[in-house]
Amino acid sequence: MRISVIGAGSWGSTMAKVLADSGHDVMLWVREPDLLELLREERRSYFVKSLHLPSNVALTGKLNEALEYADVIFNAVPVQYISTVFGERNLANKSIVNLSKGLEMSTHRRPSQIFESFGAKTVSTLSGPSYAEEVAREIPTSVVVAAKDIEFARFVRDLYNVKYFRVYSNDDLIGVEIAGGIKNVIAIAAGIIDGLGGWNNSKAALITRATVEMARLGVALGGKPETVAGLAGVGDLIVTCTGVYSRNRKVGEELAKKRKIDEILSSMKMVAEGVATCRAIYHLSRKLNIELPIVEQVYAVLYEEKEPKKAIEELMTRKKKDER
Ligand SMILES: NC(=O)C1=CN([C@@H]2O[C@H](COP(=O)(O)OP(=O)(O)OC[C@H]3O[C@@H](n4cnc5c(N)ncnc54)[C@H](OP(=O)(O)O)[C@@H]3O)[C@@H](O)[C@H]2O)C=CC1
Ligand SMILES: O=C(CO)COP(=O)(O)O
Repeated sequence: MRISVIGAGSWGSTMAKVLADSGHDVMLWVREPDLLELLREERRSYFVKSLHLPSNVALTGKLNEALEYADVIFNAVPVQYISTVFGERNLANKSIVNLSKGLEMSTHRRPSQIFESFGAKTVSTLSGPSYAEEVAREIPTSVVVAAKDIEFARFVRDLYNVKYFRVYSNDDLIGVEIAGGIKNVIAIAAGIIDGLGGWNNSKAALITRATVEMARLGVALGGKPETVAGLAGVGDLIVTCTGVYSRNRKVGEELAKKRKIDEILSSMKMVAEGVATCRAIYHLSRKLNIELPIVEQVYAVLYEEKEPKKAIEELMTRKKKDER
């Protein structure tokens, strides 16, 4: 079948490979002309050095060409740019598989809500513990794809047909998207812990208490609590909070060295979705009157210049309470 992948960063180009390995004809849209040139010449990703594009991945710099090529469109454009990239396009006959994790900063919308507002026929989100660097090397990886219509989620699941990438289907689109958004914020906190000394006890507590915040926000928005125990929740928290590749975790490590966030971001070539998403989730939680203590402290470190050590101290000295 024909599939288009929009966005040729680490994850879009890796997904293009996995879908091509699954037997599909893939067209990959590359925004940057220099990157397109490089990909055409070398068939290797600028972002993920081990990634080689199979011959059934066609490349284009024209977004319209990619959108016309297929009715199933995979989005790997980072959340903050989805509206700009897709806003003017006709998505009426398109089924979207969103690959990005986060909430739009200005509107607090989840990726699927953005695509729905542009009139997409059906929308799903694929999420879970999946560093592009490892998927590109065909290291066994499991993820989940969620849609309101479980049949569409199963359809997307069954597009994958390779031994190294296993996809589960799920009908909790809200829960999966909220889990993916929050875990990027929590990964920043994990990086702070690493930067301050790599404290194992603190990291374990962070991951565990993050599940409470995921469930609280997810359920308040209509998601299912059990999604938190799945691949998009605990699975992705483990990989990003403990693994070596997470860009969000690296942001936290740099914050612990007292570097300013603007300086950190401008020195990075890749995207750290947790920074903008933290702002969106913070404001959304205040609007909904939901307590998310870790998100609030990451927000204060990112946007109010709070000392990371002070943020941890405030988390540790909150009012005593029952665990759940
Ligand atoms: N990397 C990973 O392992 C995984 C990433 N994800 C998610 O996938 C999404 C994409 O991340 P990833 O592929 O890693 O990104 P990268 O950090 O590898 O690359 C950045 C991407 O952002 C694009 N971009 C930058 N500025 C703009 C802009 N102004 N308008 C449109 N696009 C822009 C770049 O396009 P260009 O190169 O043309 O500038 C490039 O595709 C994120 O939501 C991330 O959380 C999910 C699972 C795994
Ligand atoms: O989402 C990811 C792995 O599942 C990648 O995380 P980072 O964006 O923090 O690198």
